[in-house]
Amino acid sequence: MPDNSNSTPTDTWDVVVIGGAPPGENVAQYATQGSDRTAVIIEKELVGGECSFWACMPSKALLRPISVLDNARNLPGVQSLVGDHSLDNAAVLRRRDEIVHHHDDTSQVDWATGVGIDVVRGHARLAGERTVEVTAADGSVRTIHARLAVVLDTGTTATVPPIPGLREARPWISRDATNMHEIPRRIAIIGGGVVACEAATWLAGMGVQVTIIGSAPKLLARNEEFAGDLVADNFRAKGMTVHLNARVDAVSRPQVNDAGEGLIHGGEVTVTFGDSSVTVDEVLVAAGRTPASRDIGLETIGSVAEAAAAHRGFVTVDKHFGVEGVDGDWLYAIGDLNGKALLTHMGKYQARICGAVIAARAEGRDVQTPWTTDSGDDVVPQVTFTDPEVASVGLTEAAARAAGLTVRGVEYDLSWLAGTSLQRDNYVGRAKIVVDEDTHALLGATFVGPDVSDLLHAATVAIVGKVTLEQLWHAVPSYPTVSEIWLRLLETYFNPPSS
Ligand SMILES: Cc1cc2nc3c(=O)[nH]c(=O)nc-3n(C[C@H](O)[C@H](O)[C@H](O)COP(=O)(O)OP(=O)(O)OC[C@H]3O[C@@H](n4cnc5c(N)ncnc54)[C@H](O)[C@@H]3O)c2cc1C
Ligand SMILES: NC(=O)c1ccc[n+]([C@@H]2O[C@H](COP(=O)([O-])OP(=O)(O)OC[C@H]3O[C@@H](n4cnc5c(N)ncnc54)[C@H](O)[C@@H]3O)[C@@H](O)[C@H]2O)c1
Repeated sequence: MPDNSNSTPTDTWDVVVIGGAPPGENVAQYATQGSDRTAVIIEKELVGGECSFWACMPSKALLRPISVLDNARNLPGVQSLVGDHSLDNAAVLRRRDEIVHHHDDTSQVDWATGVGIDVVRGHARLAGERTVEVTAADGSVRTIHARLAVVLDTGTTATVPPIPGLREARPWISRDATNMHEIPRRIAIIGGGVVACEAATWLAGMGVQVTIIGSAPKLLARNEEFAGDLVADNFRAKGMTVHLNARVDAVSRPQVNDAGEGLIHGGEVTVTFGDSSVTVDEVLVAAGRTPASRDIGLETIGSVAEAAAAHRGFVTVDKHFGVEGVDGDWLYAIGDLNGKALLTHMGKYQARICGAVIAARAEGRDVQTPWTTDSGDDVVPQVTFTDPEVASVGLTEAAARAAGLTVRGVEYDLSWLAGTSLQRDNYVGRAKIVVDEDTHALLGATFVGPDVSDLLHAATVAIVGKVTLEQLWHAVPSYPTVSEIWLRLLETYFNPPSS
């Protein structure tokens, strides 16, 4: 890690942010921009956080060549150029390394200092109201004070479930998979969620023999059921082995040699589940995330630590991201740490609100504006960059029914569109909208197929804007784009349009 933190002559700032991921950067910026307020970000690893160096960015860098090759293999005229060639794995890893700036955060620190935000390196812990203690790498401890606010943005770490032998086997976690330097010949992935499915996509795409062992009945189980089915079908067609409803009983690795992140951590590993077992060269744990709330001094602030413990470690917040149970409007929690939506773009959305609230409170303005209140609706867009991609927003039909809403789900096969037939051969995909039958507004949408990710924002806009299907009827998609899925879904819903 380069020592490029700026020298900070003061020990008091208006706003102190613990954790320098994009939400932390955004909250510092929004709380101070256009004012003479000061802010500092305290970061123990790299400014840019998990997303920039170990999560979103490297994973998407690894996935992109796989989707390009898959499209090329299914497009006559281009197909013959790529033939049966596999990926140039070394080049893929080199590009990934460039995208994560070889784990050098200089450009992110330069951005922060460029907009007037200071950066302090070290592990921060709350030490009472508006007070933070920072332990630097050399063990020295510095006390920092916040005039206005402390914002917690410490994120999450990979969960390693208490499976006998698993921890001792030194399994890969997501950081190893996204930053792999050695490519195992065979891998077992424990988990069937987003991390498991994206990692399976790039590992298989790079020639690894992949076995997925997930405890849920479907892959990507938080989505509409057809999403997990289409992904599992394609995984199996590509030669992966997918076990669902499977409980891992034990993991055994006689030779452990953890040589570092992204390197194979030892000899062969055997994973036992039910009556089955698989022996592989590496095991990747992708079984969810644990909030980084244990070692940040929450116990020094009233009953916040107890409240977090009651919520699996997540720090509960109000609609302005103030930590619940803390008087004086000075402590906030954004990003993964509050458990509302474990996604970078949602953490940044929370940061924009939280920063504006801190600014409004500092200036004695009303905090209740159109910009400063969490919508409270479940409008969380997410793209899972698997093969095929899964893009979803809002409620699934099952979730809407469970919430007591009267809904209708409408589905359509994406391969029936002129737009997808032009994109490539062998297009397999499906879309679904969930419609509130009382208001005719959209509550949820899911698109599964190659390159569907950019279809999602139209659905997000429609849901946030509470646009009715009758209004959407007049939003005409261009021919022959994949956006014509909207027309087909509306036709299926109205079938035929009523007068
Ligand atoms: C493999 C993978 C791929 C993903 N892909 C996507 C994607 O494509 N799109 C998407 O939206 N989301 C994705 N996510 C989720 C996304 O990475 C997280 O939602 C996001 O990183 C959360 O941001 P955050 O600010 O809450 O925390 P983090 O990014 O975890 O950052 C927390 C920061 O706080 C620092 N910190 C922690 N404790 C302290 C302390 N005590 N003192 C000082 N510093 C501290 C950490 O070092 C870290 O830099 C992915 C996650 C994984 C695991
Ligand atoms: N493209 C993206 O937006 C993206 C990509 C990666 C991660 N993320 C975010 O990161 C978060 C974490 O992802 P994740 O995949 O680790 O968690 P997850 O909660 O999405 O999935 C965890 C999966 O592991 C399974 N599981 C749990 N314990 C298990 C066990 N003992 N044996 C077998 N299976 C087990 C669960 O059934 C579940 O399917 C997600 O909430 C997601 O929002 C987002």
